[in-house]
Amino acid sequence: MAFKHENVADLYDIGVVLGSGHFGQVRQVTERSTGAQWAGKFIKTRKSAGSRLGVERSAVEREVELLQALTHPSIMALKDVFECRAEMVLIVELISGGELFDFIAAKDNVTESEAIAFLKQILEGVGFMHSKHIAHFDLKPENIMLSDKDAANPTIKLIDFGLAHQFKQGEEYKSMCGTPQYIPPEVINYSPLSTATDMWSIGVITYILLSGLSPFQDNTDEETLRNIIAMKFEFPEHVFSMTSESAKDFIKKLLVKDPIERMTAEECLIHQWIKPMTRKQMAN
Ligand SMILES: COc1cc(-c2ccc3ncc(-c4cccc([C@@H](O)NCCN(C)C)c4)n3n2)ccc1O
Repeated sequence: MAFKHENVADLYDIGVVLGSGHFGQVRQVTERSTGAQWAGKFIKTRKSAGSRLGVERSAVEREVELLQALTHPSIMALKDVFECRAEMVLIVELISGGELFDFIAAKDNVTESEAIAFLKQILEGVGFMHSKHIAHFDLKPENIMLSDKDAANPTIKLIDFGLAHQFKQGEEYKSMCGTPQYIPPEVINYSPLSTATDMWSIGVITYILLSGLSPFQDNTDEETLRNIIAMKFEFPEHVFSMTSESAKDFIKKLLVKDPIERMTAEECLIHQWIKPMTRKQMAN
């Protein structure tokens, strides 16, 4: 998708700021020609190679390239890209149900069937991403949004592919990025990463969905990272007493130190907790 060099404000009414992060600002925008509502991610790019402010233009081009390859119901859709002087704007679908993080926070805890319904969608989206050898590298409840939180079965949308990477055949890729409580040991050890890195994050997200607790989080990032390296996590009885053994087995098969031993998204989707056997299958 070529970057349009028109002024985004000529085609869209720029609305309120929805949120901001390492990536820049996300604003609600209205397409003048149709009245349709979208979200615009406004990214300040670096004015010069030496500058510390703003984002490298090449990083934004990479993100756009990845998003163009990712057309899936569980991944936010990219509609248009603009570049004007030192700003790039990605026009993406508007997601109005807020973050999964807030949905969990608003409830004491999520039931296992609600968690399974969310996880099936997350795993479908992540499995699709991984089938194209793309890893997200920043999966966390804040980057999983809901299309309509009041719907009976909210649809999830994965956002923020600013740290994502597409692996080339045989390539070794290392990075120290991510959010401490969701990153696996291989990121901390600066070992080669893979799509399995995302699967560890899904294990942490599942633990949080079912308990409201974060398995490795401690008082400081340093202590959190130490807990991850030591594989120091447990299922406290006062929170997990009503949680099924198969749910805990699902989490244990993702919070595995060796990335090769971790379940893939495909394996998760046929795990007993996510896809229980039918009575007929049990009978066989
Ligand atoms: C295209 O890249 C991004 C899109 C978006 C995105 C796309 C559609 C969309 N509809 C509504 C919102 C939205 C609404 C409230 C807050 C935010 C965001 O600032 N918080 C979510 C991510 N957070 C952890 C940075 C985003 N978004 N955010 C967020 C981060 C991105 O890097």
